[in-house]
Amino acid sequence: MSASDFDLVVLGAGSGGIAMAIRAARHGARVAILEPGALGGTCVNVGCVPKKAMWLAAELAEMQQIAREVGFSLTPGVLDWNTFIARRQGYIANIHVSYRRRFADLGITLLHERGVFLAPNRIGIGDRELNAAHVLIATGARPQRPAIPGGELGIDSDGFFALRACPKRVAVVGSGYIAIELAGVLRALGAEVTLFARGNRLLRPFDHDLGDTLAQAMRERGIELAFDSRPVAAAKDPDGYALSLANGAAAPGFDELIWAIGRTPNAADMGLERMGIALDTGGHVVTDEWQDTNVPNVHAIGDVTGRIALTPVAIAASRRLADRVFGGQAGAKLDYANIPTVVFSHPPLGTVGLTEEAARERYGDAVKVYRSRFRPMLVALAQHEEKTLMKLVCTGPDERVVGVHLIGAAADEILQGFAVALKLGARKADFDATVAIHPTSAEELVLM
Ligand SMILES: Cc1cc2nc3c(=O)[nH]c(=O)nc-3n(C[C@H](O)[C@H](O)[C@H](O)COP(=O)(O)OP(=O)(O)OC[C@H]3O[C@@H](n4cnc5c(N)ncnc54)[C@H](O)[C@@H]3O)c2cc1C
Ligand SMILES: NC(=O)c1ccc[n+]([C@@H]2O[C@H](COP(=O)([O-])OP(=O)(O)OC[C@H]3O[C@@H](n4cnc5c(N)ncnc54)[C@H](O)[C@@H]3O)[C@@H](O)[C@H]2O)c1
Repeated sequence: MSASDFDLVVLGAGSGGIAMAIRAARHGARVAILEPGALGGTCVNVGCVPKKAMWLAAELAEMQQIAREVGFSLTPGVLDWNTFIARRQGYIANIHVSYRRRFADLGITLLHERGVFLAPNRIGIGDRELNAAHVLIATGARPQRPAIPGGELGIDSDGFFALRACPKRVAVVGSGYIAIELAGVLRALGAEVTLFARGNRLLRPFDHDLGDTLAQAMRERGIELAFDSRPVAAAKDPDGYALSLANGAAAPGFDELIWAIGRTPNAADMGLERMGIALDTGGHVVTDEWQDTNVPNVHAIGDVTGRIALTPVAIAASRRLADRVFGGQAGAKLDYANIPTVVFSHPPLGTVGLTEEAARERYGDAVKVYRSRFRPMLVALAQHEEKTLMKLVCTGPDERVVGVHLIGAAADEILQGFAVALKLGARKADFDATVAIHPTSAEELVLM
């Protein structure tokens, strides 16, 4: 076995691993990065990027419908999936090329291998081993299947991205990010969709007004929402997939079954237990506020840690870790508070800060909520009834804004700037003092 020496060995070239490798190399570290799969990990290959592409196609489908309603003489077209997917995969291939180029420019060693710990500072890959002053575990997560009869049937989000045609009748199980996003895309592209939620609300951790407004919008688009409907078994017969639900009901006759019930960390069979690296009960690598594990010089980032599972979070945490370990910035670490996030539903929704429910629990009667419900101009022109909702959650006598919650067209693009305001500690009076941009939806946030 031959050994090579590096300042940093990164396990996983996903969002977190790549960001850490690049930043560390910029600080002058000798870096190797291991990736047995496609460069870019989940986000680039089976997550954010292909998902956003499908969402854009779905938006175009909706826009054609609206264009027809406001007077354009057009018949909404049907998407040729193969043409669109060729474009989507071409976009992804360009990202792969740009990563390779950046690795080459920075002298980062890329090895298409899976890494396993031999010692805390020694990583085995096939018949070689790498010595590393520091190791980053950035191995991400994968779709979870339910431990029920038939749980292996159907597909998950990875399988969704492998589809080459729109299935006709689809059952989507789950009511989190992925279930909502895939259900919305499939409906807009022509599928009949039933979403099975085990509880009585969509997106349970989000502000309840968002989940409730979204449920109405999904129903108006023809998505059937089956609440209190937890599958206890799945089967496939000549009629298609069938679900048996905990409430005693049966749901037969689906051409496709999609599980979107959460993700499992990739932390098994890598020698972590042998190294004494602490895992939580869900199998995530436990880290402190510095992204350090309990074993010196072994760090972990991103979905494998069970912290907020978003690409920009993995990237931001990685860059700060690299700045601290290799860039001499002793205090660099990610502040996990007030991280904005968007669900690419139809219409999209975005949120930053505390939900009304969490704010009331924390601040009681000091909470004041401002809401604006309105029909954006295009919705009104199309004579639809769908309302956009914008909500500010404020607290204290100076009405500090502690939560911004939006659902409606362009919510995905509007939120980022307001997340800056919230991070800076803006008060309602600061919003009021800002002159509106007219006519937009965003102006409602400074006119409440
Ligand atoms: C369908 C879907 C849509 C999403 N949409 C969004 C979105 O719109 N916005 C957003 O912010 N986030 C989104 N996410 C979440 C986002 O993709 C993840 O939070 C992000 O990819 C996590 O990055 P990571 O570096 O932790 O892991 P990953 O990106 O999963 O990368 C981990 C990599 O490690 C590799 N690996 C595993 N084991 C080993 C080993 N032993 N040795 C070496 N390599 C190994 C894997 O092959 C993988 O490539 C989405 C996720 C999904 C599934
Ligand atoms: N737009 C984005 O930024 C985006 C998009 C997709 C995913 N993500 C990230 O990826 C993570 C994973 O997404 P996800 O949708 O898989 O997880 P999630 O945690 O958002 O939702 C999981 C859903 O599955 C349900 N569920 C869990 N076990 C179940 C069971 N046995 N039977 C029925 N339902 C069950 C839960 O009630 C929940 O509704 C997200 O938390 C998010 O951080 C982000």
